[in-house]
Amino acid sequence: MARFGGLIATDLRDVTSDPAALDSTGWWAVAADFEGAVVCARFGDVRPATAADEPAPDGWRGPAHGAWTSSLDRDSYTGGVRRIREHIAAGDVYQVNLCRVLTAPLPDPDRADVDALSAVLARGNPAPYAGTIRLPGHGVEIASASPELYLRRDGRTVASGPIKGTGRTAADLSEKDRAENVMIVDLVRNDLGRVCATGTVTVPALCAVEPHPGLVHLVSTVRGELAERNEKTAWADLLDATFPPGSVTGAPKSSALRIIDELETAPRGPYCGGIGWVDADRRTGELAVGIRTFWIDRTPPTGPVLRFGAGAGIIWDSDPDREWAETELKASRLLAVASGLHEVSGGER
Ligand SMILES: C=C(O[C@@H]1C=C(C(=O)O)C=C[C@H]1O)C(=O)O
Repeated sequence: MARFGGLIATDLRDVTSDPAALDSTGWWAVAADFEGAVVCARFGDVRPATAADEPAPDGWRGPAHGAWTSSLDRDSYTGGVRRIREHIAAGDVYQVNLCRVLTAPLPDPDRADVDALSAVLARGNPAPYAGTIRLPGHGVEIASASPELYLRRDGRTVASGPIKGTGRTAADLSEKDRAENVMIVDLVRNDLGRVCATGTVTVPALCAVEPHPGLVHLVSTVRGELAERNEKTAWADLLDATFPPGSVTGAPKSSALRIIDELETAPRGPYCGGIGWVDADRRTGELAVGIRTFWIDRTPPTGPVLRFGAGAGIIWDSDPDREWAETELKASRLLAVASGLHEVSGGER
């Protein structure tokens, strides 16, 4: 099953790794790993979810708060930030998004339903691009609370909403955050320019301040009109031109990817990939950047584990300790919500 934007999708019909399917017919859930593996799943029954579709409230039991381990600990992460600054000084790159993957064992395999986790997240950390994909037979069990639009398509019109710049409050945001954002907007314009008609790529919003639960972000919007030659193969061409999303790689993208490969020690998986839905009949769709996203990994030899990623954009002005703190800020509330520790209080966003 899958859920996105108030819809629930059941009656699984087809599963394929070929994104060309997204330009055929039917309604598809899409999960693309940062490393490039794509699962597209076509569902036969897609309708607005009602109260009767709520997952069983006891379907989720999260890891204990102290059970999480990080692929990069504080020393390795801050060491990575210093190494990226050396690469910037050497002229290799302008910005790199350095991430870590957190892992915790799931305490009760019978209460490990990502749909029930999504319901918990919807209460404790509502997000504009939240969604669930639960296809255990295909290795996909994702509950996302993503605040970030990777790609939206409506006919020929495509848009992306790169986020860069994070603070506890708007007063924390500085020129450094704007600089990070503008670099990535340049990259996204260039990526979309590869599939859009000449002269159609615009930036209708640059560095808008958006509040999200527990933090604020700077969000830009980049929009364009698909070139005629790309219309029939829109999704395959869009993914080809823009994946992985610029906001979670860095600029220039190819150098940033090389440095990520050098410094990160765990695959990102669905984290930082593309997660969402495509309605091939209506030529619409919406994929989130897979941040603020949990996924279950049942690959042996360990028992089922829950994973979650957190990262930050590193530029020349970055301070290693502050970047580590940013990853903590991004993770702490969501980990607490998934552990059942976060009380939703009236006045809090
Ligand atoms: C990588 C993450 O965040 C990315 C980096 C951001 C930043 O540097 O401000 C903001 C949103 C994301 O594109 C994450 O949240 O894990």
